[in-house]
Amino acid sequence: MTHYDIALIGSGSGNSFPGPEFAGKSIVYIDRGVGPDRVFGGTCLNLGCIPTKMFVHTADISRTPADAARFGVSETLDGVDWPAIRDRIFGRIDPISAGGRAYREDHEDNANLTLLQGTARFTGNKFLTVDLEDGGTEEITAQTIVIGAGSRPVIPDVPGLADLDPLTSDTAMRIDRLPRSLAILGSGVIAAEFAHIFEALGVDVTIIARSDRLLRAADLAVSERFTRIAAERWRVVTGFSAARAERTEGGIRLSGTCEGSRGDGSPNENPGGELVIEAEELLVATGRRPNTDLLDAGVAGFDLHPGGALEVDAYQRVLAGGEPVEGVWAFGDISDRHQLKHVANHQQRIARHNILHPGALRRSDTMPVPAGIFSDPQVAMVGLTEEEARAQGLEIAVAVQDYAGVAYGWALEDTTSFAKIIAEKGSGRILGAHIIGPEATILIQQLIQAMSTGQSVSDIASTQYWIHPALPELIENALLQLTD
Ligand SMILES: Cc1cc2nc3c(=O)[nH]c(=O)nc-3n(C[C@H](O)[C@H](O)[C@H](O)COP(=O)(O)OP(=O)(O)OC[C@H]3O[C@@H](n4cnc5c(N)ncnc54)[C@H](O)[C@@H]3O)c2cc1C
Ligand SMILES: NC(=O)c1ccc[n+]([C@@H]2O[C@H](COP(=O)([O-])OP(=O)(O)OC[C@H]3O[C@@H](n4cnc5c(N)ncnc54)[C@H](O)[C@@H]3O)[C@@H](O)[C@H]2O)c1
Repeated sequence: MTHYDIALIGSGSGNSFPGPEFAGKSIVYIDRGVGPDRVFGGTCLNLGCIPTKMFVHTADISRTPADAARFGVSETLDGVDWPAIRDRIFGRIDPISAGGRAYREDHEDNANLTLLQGTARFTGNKFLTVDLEDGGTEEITAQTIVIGAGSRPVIPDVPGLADLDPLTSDTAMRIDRLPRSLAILGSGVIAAEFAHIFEALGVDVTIIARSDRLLRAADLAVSERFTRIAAERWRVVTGFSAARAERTEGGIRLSGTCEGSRGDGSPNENPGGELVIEAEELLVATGRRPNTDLLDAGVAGFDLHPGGALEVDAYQRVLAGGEPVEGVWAFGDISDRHQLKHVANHQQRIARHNILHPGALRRSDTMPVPAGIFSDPQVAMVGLTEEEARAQGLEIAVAVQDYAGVAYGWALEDTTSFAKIIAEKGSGRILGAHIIGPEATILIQQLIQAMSTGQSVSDIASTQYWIHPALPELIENALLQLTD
């Protein structure tokens, strides 16, 4: 049994934890690695945010010829070189991952730190066993335990599905060649982003939703608009219940029943009837589960959400029996329903501050959580949806501003995009904002700032110049609707 001052689990957001402030402390840093190659640096860098957005930008470029004719410009797409795209992206990412690991392993900055590659599991609330990657185990105790152990893709319990070893976001970006066709099970964020990436690069995409629309967690109007646009570009199946999956000679076959759209453009004459979906490959994008099972978090007696996440308080202290466990902290996907990198980063900084300054604890829950979806179109959101605000009985005013109604929207020839802002009547407090369309993830930032700093509609609508004819006039016009 080796004792350390601090045990740190997970090299994603956790990799920002060690630093000179802990120079006098002994740290054991345990990381299992992510993806099939168990690489260092966590999900965002290796399998998540960063590579997907590099692929999304490439997909956006690949899509321009298809859109150019509307502007009187004739362009053709001569082809896409998948190995070149893939290797450019991972040729940039993989050395960062390897360099990050080497830095923690060898650099004098980390003289007080022992890096173990393996899987940590709790044998008590301050006791860990590490199953090392190269065999063997280490028994550890630590005064402070910091958990940033993340999440991993879920494969739903559909007969045959796990056996056919479908693609997930862990593997889809590194395939050897593009399939001719791809079925995507799930219709949330990962499905929307990967559908855009693969279709733009020439793959015939079918996206399969359990419910009647895509991006169900978004504001209803956004989700409905996204579903309508998606159906023009991908084969969109809705109301599908998967019953079994199998590999065929040419690819995969997914069988089930279909209550909604069968994806063939015509009304479903037989709701609830059987539907067989065939494609060369299948990507499963049905959510991610926190890695608490790998940690044996239950053995430590920690409280768990029904979805498996660790319960933490607003200071990022892990709870057991509803009370904070002395010296055990967690952040990111292991303990938060949002599963977003900016949330994981923020919570890591809060936990770090609180460990260093036990007499001046900070809360992590003081700001609304925004999210962006980098599909085509983009979607961005912060705060309450209109449905949530109404369900809470709030007195609200809602402004919807089409891109087509502002000058830059004319330049874009836009016909489908809009921003919605929800404000409290009387106070003008902004309760939520939802944007679907070009640069949505950038346009929403000003509203995130207003909500985070407590600025009302009138504080920002008429108290500044809005550059004409730039796209933020979309936000200005939506806000002006709320000041009338
Ligand atoms: C395809 C995809 C795209 C995404 N895009 C975005 C985006 O655009 N924007 C955004 O905000 N978010 C995005 N996300 C979500 C984001 O990647 C995660 O929210 C974030 O990376 C979580 O960070 P984390 O530190 O909690 O966990 P991770 O980065 O997953 O790190 C957890 C670490 O813990 C290790 N570990 C797990 N169990 C153990 C154990 N028992 N012992 C030792 N080590 C262990 C893992 O190996 C891993 O290194 C995306 C996710 C995916 C999958
Ligand atoms: N741009 C971003 O910020 C970004 C991008 C990718 C991923 N992420 C994060 O990763 C997380 C995981 O993404 P995701 O798309 O896998 O999850 P998600 O929660 O966004 O979507 C899951 C989808 O799977 C469906 N589903 C669940 N169980 C199913 C089943 N048994 N059969 C059929 N369908 C089923 C759901 O109805 C939903 O459509 C997200 O919560 C998100 O926070 C963020």
